[in-house]
Amino acid sequence: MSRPTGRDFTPPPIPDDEAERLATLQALRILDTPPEERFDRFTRLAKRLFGVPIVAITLIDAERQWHKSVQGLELAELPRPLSFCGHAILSDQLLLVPNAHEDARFAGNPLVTGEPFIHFYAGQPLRAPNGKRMGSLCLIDTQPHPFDADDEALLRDLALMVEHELAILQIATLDELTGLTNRRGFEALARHSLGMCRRLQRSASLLFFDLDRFKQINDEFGHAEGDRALIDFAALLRRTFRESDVVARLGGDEFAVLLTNAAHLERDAALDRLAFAVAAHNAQPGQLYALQYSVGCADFDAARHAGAAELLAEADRLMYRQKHAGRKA
Ligand SMILES: Nc1nc2c(ncn2[C@@H]2O[C@H](COP(=O)(O)OP(=O)(O)OP(=O)(O)O)[C@@H](O)[C@H]2O)c(=O)[nH]1
Repeated sequence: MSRPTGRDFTPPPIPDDEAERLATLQALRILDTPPEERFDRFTRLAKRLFGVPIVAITLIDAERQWHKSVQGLELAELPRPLSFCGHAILSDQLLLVPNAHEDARFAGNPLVTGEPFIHFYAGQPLRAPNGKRMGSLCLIDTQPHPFDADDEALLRDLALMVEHELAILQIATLDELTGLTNRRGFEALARHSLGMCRRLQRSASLLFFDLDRFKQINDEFGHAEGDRALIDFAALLRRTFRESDVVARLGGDEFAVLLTNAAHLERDAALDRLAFAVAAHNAQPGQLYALQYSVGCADFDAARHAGAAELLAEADRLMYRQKHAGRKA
């Protein structure tokens, strides 16, 4: 290949399966979560094993490359058009760039011509359990770096271990019974959403639901029927709220919905829709019992709520007040 004369570079093309890829990435609930030792240990290890100054576990979001773990670089994210890993996710194979200055895709890239002055890049794509490529485990050097078949195999092995952590993460944030996000996933998402609301001065409300006399369903109809009731209620919540709302089962018969940027009117309309849907569900022929619930609504106030835990506690208190007042929805 001839040496590029200009200082051009090629932004990574968008993969054909981009919509499914992004949906898979969102479902991992990992973007914008704090650093975690389980990922950092791989980047630390890779840095030592390969003797490179920079190692990262990157995830390619719609518009940006975000770093779940990074060693040797202060950047938390960078625009997708500049991303080397955006190129790496186009195939299942390792992307090896021995000399970025001589590669037309990268020669004029500001990360090559300026800080951190990338010369050598090796990125092994990271796949989610469904095979979609989320980002990469990548090595960067600012000078030529020898990289042989053994190195390739080692990087592939490390990437497989990172993929395993991603798979565990997915399982760890899912409520198996209902398919909703579980408490862990909810807390991570709520932290992220509330942080955005605080920055952008958007509103957020948290709805805390608890089924009424749920124990009675278990006692009278058996645990399997109790499970059925939880699955039904989860489906009713999912149908009622917007895609962008976070709907979760916190545990037992407790559920939560986090609405962002919704006016009270919108929130109340959604609660009415839910009441209507639950009533229709209960009115179905052959229903052995009625699903009933209490709900508490708390509005996010950055001055009063340090974070998701405080907001959740307030919504929980309000829910109990409703439950004890006997004002069932
Ligand atoms: N079937 C089933 N039951 C569960 C599950 N998780 C928790 N439970 C049961 O859910 C019940 C929850 O208890 P409570 O919330 O105190 O019961 P409740 O009858 O709804 O009480 P009130 O909220 O005061 O009306 C307990 O009996 C738990 O054993 C589950 O995954 N499946």
